[in-house]
Amino acid sequence: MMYPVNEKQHLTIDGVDAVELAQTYGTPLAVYDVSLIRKTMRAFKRIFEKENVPYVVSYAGKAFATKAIYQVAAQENIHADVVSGGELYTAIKAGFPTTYLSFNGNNKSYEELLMAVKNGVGTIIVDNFLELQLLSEIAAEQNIVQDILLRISPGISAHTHEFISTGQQDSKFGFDLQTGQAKRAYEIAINDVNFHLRGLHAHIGSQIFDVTGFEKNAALLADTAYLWGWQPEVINTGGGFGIRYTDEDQPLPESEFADAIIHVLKEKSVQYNWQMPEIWIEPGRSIVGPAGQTLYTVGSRKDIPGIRSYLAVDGGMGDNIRPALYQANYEAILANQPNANAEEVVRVAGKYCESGDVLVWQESLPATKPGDILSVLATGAYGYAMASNYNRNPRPAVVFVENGQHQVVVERETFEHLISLDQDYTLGDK
Ligand SMILES: Cc1ncc(COP(=O)(O)O)c(C=O)c1O
Ligand SMILES: N[C@@H](CCCC[NH3+])C(=O)O
Repeated sequence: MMYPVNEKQHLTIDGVDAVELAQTYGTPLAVYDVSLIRKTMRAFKRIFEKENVPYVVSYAGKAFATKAIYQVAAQENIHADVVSGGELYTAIKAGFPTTYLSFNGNNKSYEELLMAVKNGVGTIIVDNFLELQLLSEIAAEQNIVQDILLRISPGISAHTHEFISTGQQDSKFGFDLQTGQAKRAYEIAINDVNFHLRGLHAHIGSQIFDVTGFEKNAALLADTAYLWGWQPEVINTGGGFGIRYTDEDQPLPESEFADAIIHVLKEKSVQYNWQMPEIWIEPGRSIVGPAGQTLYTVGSRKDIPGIRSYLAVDGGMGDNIRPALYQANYEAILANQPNANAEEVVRVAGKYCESGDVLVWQESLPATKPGDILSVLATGAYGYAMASNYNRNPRPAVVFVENGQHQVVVERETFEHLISLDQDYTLGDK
């Protein structure tokens, strides 16, 4: 693959020199190509508009939740899904229209639900019986009728890593369908004057490459509602559309996933003589994943003859835990000469005190030297979002790039930030 470069042969990201970004803002640095984010958001919308069906594209903020990304989503007039008080707070502070928010999660607290209701969150995706009760009480106290969807655990296994598969029956998410819990939840919700039950939701998992699971999911939700004698206004089939991290991944274009869901629900609407329900999808990874990359500075190396070479960089599992957590694979390129010929195979390791602190398990790279800038590609989803301060490393800065311009959207943490909540211990012997 040939990567975009400038006259210095440096990698460019939406027209900006990646090496200059590293020099300006330091490394590790999370960089997002906002033009690509907008393109993907628009592509999702276009599929539904072309098919002339009612729809909602809701960006799953869990993939990367910062004020700036909610602002881009708002500019593109799409919805967003939040899964915690913190994500909700971020979206509110970003000025995101709360009626365009949905709220997922398997253990939302009373305080979180109250915050959502008070701030006018459009749709709450109710996951369990306790939530039905708490939310009903809150809606009554606040004197509103809350729009809700019910999250169903559909019993569909997606072919993906077990830790990111959520649709199987043995899952902590949603009302179980097989054992009648979903039906019971439906009866409670439909008869509760504090709720307007708009539809059903089921998410089968993440990083999925074939359409079958989505088709089954859409059909199951429609069949379930029909069986209950009810015509839902909304069918939400979640997110989970797979992206390319390495050549092992062969993603379908986003249009194929959405088309498959649309096709099934059009058929079901005819079969059941329904008005076409609104089709909701909640893509996270596919919107921000490919648009993000992380820049690192190359440091030490260790060559074990006949075994392996480790190339260490100045970040690691604190800014991208996915290789350690899911054995995830990534590609890395040398930002100062991305199109140079490969000369060696290395494992890219981080600086954390863990053997599993790996960023790229195996990569062919040109010869590198300390100070070179390495870019790990497609880190935009669940990279910065899952960052930690392990080993008391500050989290990276985040930069947005668009049409040759760049802007910091999250400042780099400092050592001062790291101890800002620490208190001196004063109870011990003086
Ligand atoms: C309910 C729900 N919606 C949407 C998503 C987003 O998934 P993805 O980032 O794979 O599109 C997730 C995460 O898997 C989820 O749990
Ligand atoms: N964090 C996961 C996805 C989790 C999806 C949660 N529903 C990942 O990095 O792939």
